[in-house]
Order: sequence, then structure tokens, then C-alpha cells
Amino acid sequence: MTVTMKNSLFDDIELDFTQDAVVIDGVSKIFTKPRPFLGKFLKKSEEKPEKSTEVRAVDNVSLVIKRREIVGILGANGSGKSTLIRMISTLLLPDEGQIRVFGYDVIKDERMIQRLINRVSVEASFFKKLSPMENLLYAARLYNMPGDEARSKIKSILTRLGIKPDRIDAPLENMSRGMQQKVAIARAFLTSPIVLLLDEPTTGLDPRSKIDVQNFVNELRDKHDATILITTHDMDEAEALCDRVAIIDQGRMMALGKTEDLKREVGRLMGREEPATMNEVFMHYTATRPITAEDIKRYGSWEKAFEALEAEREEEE
Ligand SMILES: Nc1ncnc2c1ncn2[C@@H]1O[C@H](COP(=O)(O)OP(=O)(O)OP(=O)(O)O)[C@@H](O)[C@H]1O
Repeated sequence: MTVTMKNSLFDDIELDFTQDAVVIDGVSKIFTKPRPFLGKFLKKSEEKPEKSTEVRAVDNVSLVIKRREIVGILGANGSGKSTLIRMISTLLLPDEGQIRVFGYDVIKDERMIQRLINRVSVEASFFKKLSPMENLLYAARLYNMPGDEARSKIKSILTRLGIKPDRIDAPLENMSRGMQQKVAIARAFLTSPIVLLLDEPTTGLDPRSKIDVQNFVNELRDKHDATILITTHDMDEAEALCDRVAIIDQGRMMALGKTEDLKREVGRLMGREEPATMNEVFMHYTATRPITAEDIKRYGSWEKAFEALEAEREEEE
């Protein structure tokens, strides 16, 4: 089924909605990190250490996201979540594997991907001396959105995100970090993107603002058929919002599924009748290595196996 987009911003785009929205196929990203160089302290006869070390920030990840799905990416700090998001949005090139969005390739069809995707991250760039309204009008112009339509949409989105009317026209630099983050979120919602990548959109927001953002995300999917990929450290949010979650650890995909299925599976491994909590699911799949039934047998319980593996990790570090 090839559909010409109804949204005026995408008039000239034909998309095949029978295709999966996002296909990530065996993707890796390798960074080279400089090591603190100790060479100058060594004598000439001593062997010099390597100057750099490689980090597989994303390691052979595959994931298929269907249209209208909300998928959460969970993982510890530095596990590769942002790197994955950055590759999908063409900000970074994959070193291995392929990423396609409705059949378009992130490398070959970079321009098209940039039109289909909107990415929100905390380090969003704005003109700090300008107001939220001016910043968002500037963004709307980049998308050829008529001024009047943009103005009323901006007002309504910012108000719904809890930004008071008198703040809408005041310089951004006077706003708190959380409020600036809401302006970044508003920018992504302004253009009703086909695929929305949200990199920790609610980190640092107060509980009410978190819910406002989550409602918006749901609405984008329900009313505009958006497909959404979101990274979060908030397990309640993952549970409330995501159809499925992927847990990654050191760049590798450790688990993928519906939260209730993962909770049931880990609960079962823990030897319990009732499902595990999402925190326990997270701990389970991000332990030194996934805790197996044999580990549980060997150490007597899931908790003891977890403690033993953590102790191993600490020893290694
Ligand atoms: N530009 C870069 N150059 C070198 N290393 C990088 C670069 N960007 C990320 N890394 C490394 O890649 C790994 C994954 O980082 P990434 O930012 O993707 O993690 P994350 O899961 O998003 O973390 P957080 O939850 O803290 O935001 C880390 O070891 C990080 O130091």
C-alpha cells in the first residue's frame, strides 16, 4: 500500500505503509577513544602502551519496529542508547549493518530520512536570547509551515506542556533546564513526525510534566499514526508507555519484548509465582551476564546469584 502523505508538510512523499517503520539490521558503531598517554613517562627501552582503544558502543543490534509502535530502549549509562538513536537519525553512520525507515536507507537516502524523522534530546540547540515562540516559529519556517498555523499550534503545545503564557514570549535563557527541555519536546511535536526519536525526553522533568509528555506521545501515535522510539531510565514510564522494550547492555541487545512478558519471565526465573518488577527485569538483563537457571540453582536464589555476579564484576573492575 503506497500512500501519499495527507499532512501538507509531506505532500510530495510517497510511503509504503506495508513496510516496517524502522528496521535495524545487525548494526554496530565502533568509537576509538584516546587512552591517557603515558608514553612520555616510560624509558625508551620500555614498551609504549597503545594510544587508543576501541569501544563497540552499539554491537550487532537488530530490531524491527512496526508502524504505530512505541518502543522503549532501556540500558545503563553508556550502554549505547543515544548512539543507536543518533544512527537512526543520520547524525552518526553505522560501521556495520543497515538501518531503514519505511524502506529508505539511512546512508543512501539521508535527506529523506531527515524529513521523516524528528529527534528530541536534552542537548537541543536553540537561540537562547530568543523566546520559545520565536525559536519554534523559526523551526516551523524550516518545515514551510504557514506562520498563523504555526503560531496557534505552538501556543497550544506549549500551554499543554505547562509553559505559562507569559513565558512563551520571554527569552529562553531565563527558563529552567526542565522548561527548555519542554520547548525541545514541543519542537518535535510541532511537525507531527512520521517517526519520532525521543532521547530521554522526560529525564529531569517533574511528575506532572512527565505525564504531559507521555500523553502527547500517546496522542501522536493515536491521532497521527506516529512510530515512536524512546530511551528512558524511568521503568514506570517504560511500562506505562511502551508496547515493547529493548534492554541493551554494553551495546548489545539483551532482551526484547512486552514489559508484562519480560516481568513474567524474570519472575519465573526468580522462582516466584508473581511477575518481577520492571526494576528487577532491568537488573536481571544488565547484570554482569544474564542470570541463568543454573546460576540460580548454584547460588540458591536469584538474589544470591545476582549478588555473586555483581561481586565478580566489582572484582574485575
Ligand atoms: N562521539 C563519541 N566518541 C567516542 N566515544 C563515544 C562517543 N559517543 C559515545 N561514546 C561512547 O559510546 C558508549 C555509549 O554511549 P551512549 O551515549 O550511546 O550511551 P547511553 O546509553 O546513551 O548513555 P546515557 O544513559 O548516559 O545517556 C559510551 O562508552 C560512550 O563513552
